[in-house]
Formats: sequence, C-alpha cells, structure tokens
Amino acid sequence: MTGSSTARPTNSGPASGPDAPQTLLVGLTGGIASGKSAVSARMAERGALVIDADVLSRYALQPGGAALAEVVEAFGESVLQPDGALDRAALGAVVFGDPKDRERLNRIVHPRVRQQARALRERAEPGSIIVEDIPLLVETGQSDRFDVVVVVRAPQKERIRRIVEDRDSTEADARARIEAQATDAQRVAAADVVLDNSGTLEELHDQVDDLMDRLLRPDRGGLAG
Ligand SMILES: CC(C)(COP(=O)(O)OP(=O)(O)OC[C@H]1O[C@@H](n2cnc3c(N)ncnc32)[C@H](O)[C@@H]1O)[C@@H](O)C(=O)NCCC(=O)NCCS
Ligand SMILES: Nc1ncnc2c1ncn2[C@@H]1O[C@H](COP(=O)(O)OP(=O)(O)OP(=O)(O)O)[C@@H](O)[C@H]1O
Repeated sequence: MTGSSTARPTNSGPASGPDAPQTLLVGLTGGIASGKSAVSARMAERGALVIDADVLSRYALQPGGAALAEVVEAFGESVLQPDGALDRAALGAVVFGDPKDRERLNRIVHPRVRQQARALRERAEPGSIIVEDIPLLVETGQSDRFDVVVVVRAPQKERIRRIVEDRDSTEADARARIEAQATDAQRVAAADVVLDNSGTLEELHDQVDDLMDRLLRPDRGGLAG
C-alpha cells in the first residue's frame, strides 16, 4: 500500500447511518509496466487510499510465513535464497514458463492478497475513495465488485523497454509475463475509464487529475452506479 489519506475526512471518527458519505471502490488495472503505480501514486496525492496487490503479494510471501512454506512444498527448495527468503527470479522463471505452475502459485497467494485487501478496506473512513491496484483484476473476474474500473494502457513496445531497462530483465521474460496476462482489448472491455499512457508522465497525471476531479464530485462525475 502506498497512500493512506482519505477523500473526505470526518471530524469525529468514522461516520455511520444513512447520511454517512458513500465509500467509492475503484479497481485499477493494466498490463505489466503500463503505469498503474504512477496512476495510483497520483490518486493518493489527491486523497485516495491505495491498496496495492503486488505489495500484498510480497507481504504474503515473507520469510517464515505459511504461504512461503506452501510455495516451497509446491516448487521445491530451489525457489529459496540461502537466507531462506523467496528467490523471486527463480520462482518467476518457473511460473512464467508454465501456466499450470502459475495457477498453482496463484492459488497459494491470491486468497491471502484478497483477505488482506478486505481487511484494509474495512478500516477505511466512510466516504473514502479506495483504489485497489490489481494487475490481474480482469483475469480473475473481479470487475463487478468495483464501482469504477480504471484501465491504464501503454504501447507494448514501450512496456517491454521499461521492463528490460528498469528491472534488469530480459525481453523474453517481459514477453512471457505479457502473455500470462489479459490483452489490452480484454481489459478495455471491462473498463469504465481508460487512461492513455503513451505520452509523458505529465500527460498521464493530467488525465488522473481530471478523473479525480470527477470522482470527488458528489455525483462521482456520473461514473459510479
Ligand atoms: C512470481 C513472482 C515471485 C515474481 O516476482 P517479481 O518480483 O519478479 O515480480 P513482481 O511480484 O514485482 O510482479 C511484477 C509484475 O508481474 C506481473 N505478475 C506477477 N504475478 C503474475 C501472475 N501470477 N500472472 C501474471 N502476471 C503476473 C504483474 O504485472 C506484476 O505487477 C511474483 O510475481 C508472484 O509472487 N506472483 C504471484 C502473485 C501474483 O499474482 N501477483 C500479482 C498480483 S496479486
Ligand atoms: N509516461 C511515462 N513516461 C516515462 N516513464 C514512465 C511513464 N509511465 C510510467 N513510467 C515508468 O515506467 C515504469 C513502469 O511504470 P509503473 O511502475 O507505474 O507501472 P506498473 O503498471 O505499476 O508496473 P507493474 O505491472 O510492474 O506493477 C516506472 O519506472 C515508471 O516510472
């Protein structure tokens, strides 16, 4: 998770009852390296509470945890570093090479991510704008549980360049991850709002600011409901 402020702070603790402001649940997704974190960080600056599924999945796989023990049982000791922490590159090489292995890992990690996300949602102030950044939102059929689904898209060539240059990864690994995910067309079909990240970060921020202006209006800019 990153941001922790709320859109409509109350003066006297969480409100309840019929007049309490409605919490807005936003699902944010996009392909790997499309710019989701850049979008969620900007939304947090505007008061949204961000719940990041990648962060929660790292948390779930911490040393000493039950999920890591299950991962070792499923994939063997070779996915551990000498100090007992998860060797993420080793596990990534396995699961992005085989859909069955990936599904097996997802079955271990995803329920824990969802449970943690639920706990964080429940702690939010009424009236908050909660943004759940979920790379596999569409793939895991979660679109319907959000008031607004936001998809960020960027050209595949640019995403691959970012993965290879910024993350010390190979083009083959980048392509394997992209192939393990939905297509932009599938994501756009589930979207209420599409953000175009083919330009500069400033241009992306402008789109996010426009979106937040709408979501902060009492009628949520006509986007929810
Ligand atoms: C395989 C793991 C150990 C590789 O770790 P690594 O540090 O290299 O990648 P990281 O976790 O930072 O993920 C980077 C990106 O890869 C993509 N990705 C990760 N897991 C998956 C997956 N199971 N299927 C498709 N894409 C995925 C996402 O776009 C994500 O943003 C890790 O990705 C993992 O535990 N994945 C399973 C949990 C998961 O599905 N996470 C995504 C959201 S819950
Ligand atoms: N418009 C842009 N111009 C230049 N760099 C950008 C732009 N958008 C994003 N980036 C950079 O590209 C990289 C990927 O962006 P970001 O981390 O926001 O993507 P993501 O979708 O959250 O990735 P992941 O799927 O791994 O979670 C980051 O280093 C980010 O700073």
